[in-house]
Amino acid sequence: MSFDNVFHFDLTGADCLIVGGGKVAFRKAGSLIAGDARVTVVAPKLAADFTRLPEEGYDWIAREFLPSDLADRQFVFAATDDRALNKTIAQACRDNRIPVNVADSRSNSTFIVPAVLQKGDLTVSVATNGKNPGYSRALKSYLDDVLDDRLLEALAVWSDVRETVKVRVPDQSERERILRSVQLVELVAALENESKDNVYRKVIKCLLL
Ligand SMILES: C[C@@]1(CC(=O)O)c2cc3[nH]c(cc4nc(cc5[nH]c(cc(n2)[C@H]1CCC(=O)O)[C@@](C)(CC(=O)O)[C@@H]5CCC(=O)O)C(CC(=O)O)=C4CCC(=O)O)c(CCC(=O)O)c3CC(=O)O
Ligand SMILES: NC(=O)C1=CN([C@@H]2O[C@H](COP(=O)(O)OP(=O)(O)OC[C@H]3O[C@@H](n4cnc5c(N)ncnc54)[C@H](O)[C@@H]3O)[C@@H](O)[C@H]2O)C=CC1
Repeated sequence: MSFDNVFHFDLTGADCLIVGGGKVAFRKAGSLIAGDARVTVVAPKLAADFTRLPEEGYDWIAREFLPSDLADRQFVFAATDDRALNKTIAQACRDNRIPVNVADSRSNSTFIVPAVLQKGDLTVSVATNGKNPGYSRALKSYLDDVLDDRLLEALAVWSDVRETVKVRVPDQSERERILRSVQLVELVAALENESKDNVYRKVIKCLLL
């Protein structure tokens, strides 16, 4: 078992169930709501943290979990403090081919949640194959400190260049050859001294003339 396949999902409108209303459920709910998922939380009680989430961001079913809660869910998060129940939920999800994340067991999970650093269009996700979430959190924070704004500007310039090349170069293999010649290190160095617009113009001139 290894969690080394990574997909970046668009969760807009996805029907997600979180079982449990503690601090782990709160953290998972926060990122799902930020991703515009349809979030349902089933738990007899919610931790005070939940008042920090927008009320309209999730539905709360104020009772213990019932197997029927799994119907039509696209993603399930088993985040109760009851290990046996989390395991039962995981098995039911596997039986129904619903992807499931289990807060207290990587081996019962079919997917795990990484630490995510989000800056504009750039997403950096860090995971440790489920072995050390504290390390994932720490590395995310480290990368947040060292990730220079120039790298984000370089992404913006490179994306604009790519759009232009897509319009101007009809041949796919030629487009690929041109775009592969863009050098990130050179872009970052150029952005030290010049505006994004200037760097964009120079790159286009250099690539397409
Ligand atoms: C397998 C996984 C399943 C999953 O939840 O998806 C999992 C499992 C477990 N976590 C445990 C503990 C803690 N988890 C955190 C925090 C985070 N945990 C997250 C992910 C994952 N946790 C997945 C692996 C990701 C990877 O591969 O690295 C993060 C990255 C994402 C998120 O949850 O949103 C988020 C940081 C987000 C951020 O800050 O950005 C902290 C708090 C902290 O460090 O501050 C602690 C306490 C300190 C410690 O134990 O280290 C325990 C033991 C529980 C116990 O002792 O009973 C288990 C169960 C086990 O180990 O079996
Ligand atoms: N994956 C992760 O990132 C982490 C996982 N954990 C693990 O996750 C578990 C949950 O952690 P916390 O949120 O801190 O616990 P918590 O004790 O704050 O919350 C547990 C929640 O489960 C609910 N619950 C209990 N039985 C239920 C049932 N039958 N139906 C519905 N809801 C039920 C409770 O009402 C409560 O809201 C812990 O047992 C721990 O092992 C802990 C820290 C981080």
